[in-house]
Amino acid sequence: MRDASAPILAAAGIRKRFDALVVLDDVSFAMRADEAVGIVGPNGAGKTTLLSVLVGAHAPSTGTIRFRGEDVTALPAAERCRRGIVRTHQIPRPFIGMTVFENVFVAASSGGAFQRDEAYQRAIDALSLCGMLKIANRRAETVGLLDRKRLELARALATDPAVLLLDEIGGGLTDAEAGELVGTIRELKRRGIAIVWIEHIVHVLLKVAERLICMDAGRIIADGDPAAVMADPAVIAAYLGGSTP
Ligand SMILES: Nc1ncnc2c1ncn2[C@@H]1O[C@H](COP(=O)(O)OP(=O)(O)OP(=O)(O)O)[C@@H](O)[C@H]1O
Repeated sequence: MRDASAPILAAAGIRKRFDALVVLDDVSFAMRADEAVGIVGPNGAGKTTLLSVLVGAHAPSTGTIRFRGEDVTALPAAERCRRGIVRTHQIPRPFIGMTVFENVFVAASSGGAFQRDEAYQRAIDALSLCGMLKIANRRAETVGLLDRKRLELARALATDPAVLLLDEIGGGLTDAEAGELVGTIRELKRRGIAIVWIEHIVHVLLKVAERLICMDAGRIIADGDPAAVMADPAVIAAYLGGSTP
């Protein structure tokens, strides 16, 4: 059995350049399986790029990603997904022309590599957990933004993630709508899924995250207890424009 205090996901010395632009500059962090980590920071800080590097959508220019102690830096995103590192996208990307159920079934069978009966059951469970069974037979492109966000979550969940990385799942929603997703995300954490959540709606984020990372200009400038991070003068200067939240 694995040591519960060992990191489930660890990034060491990550640099990412897009031509001359250094977007991630020596980023290192590690998280345990029982953690929910929030990531905040100004626009362009590199948050989404870090998430993309962790899931394998972008290769880092230098640095190493380890999952359950194993070096996965060279593994493509599809293989990392099968192992349990799964993301949602800032702008939901449902398969149009398919129903909500079909979208989640494809995620379970393709992303999660589950066989037909198990993929079916996982899709039903994910839709149930995300409160979407009632609209399972609607075409994905006909549902509203909150339901598209729920669908994004259900698709990720159906792959059976060990680490779920959420990229502004509350983006574009009202505070009340974003709050509705909190109950589901908390339940995922309770079920043992490690959560990394990039979010600008900080008071919603902090209903789930008990550890907060602030990024600025491609670096982690603070990491720890959320209250301490939000009170950190470097965070106030970089992210909060010099004002307190
Ligand atoms: N594929 C790419 N090619 C070139 N530059 C990119 C690419 N992806 C991101 N960038 C640049 O990298 C920087 C960081 O972008 P990123 O999306 O990671 O920031 P972010 O912190 O997630 O911002 P936001 O809060 O606005 O989503 C930005 O300057 C962005 O323009």
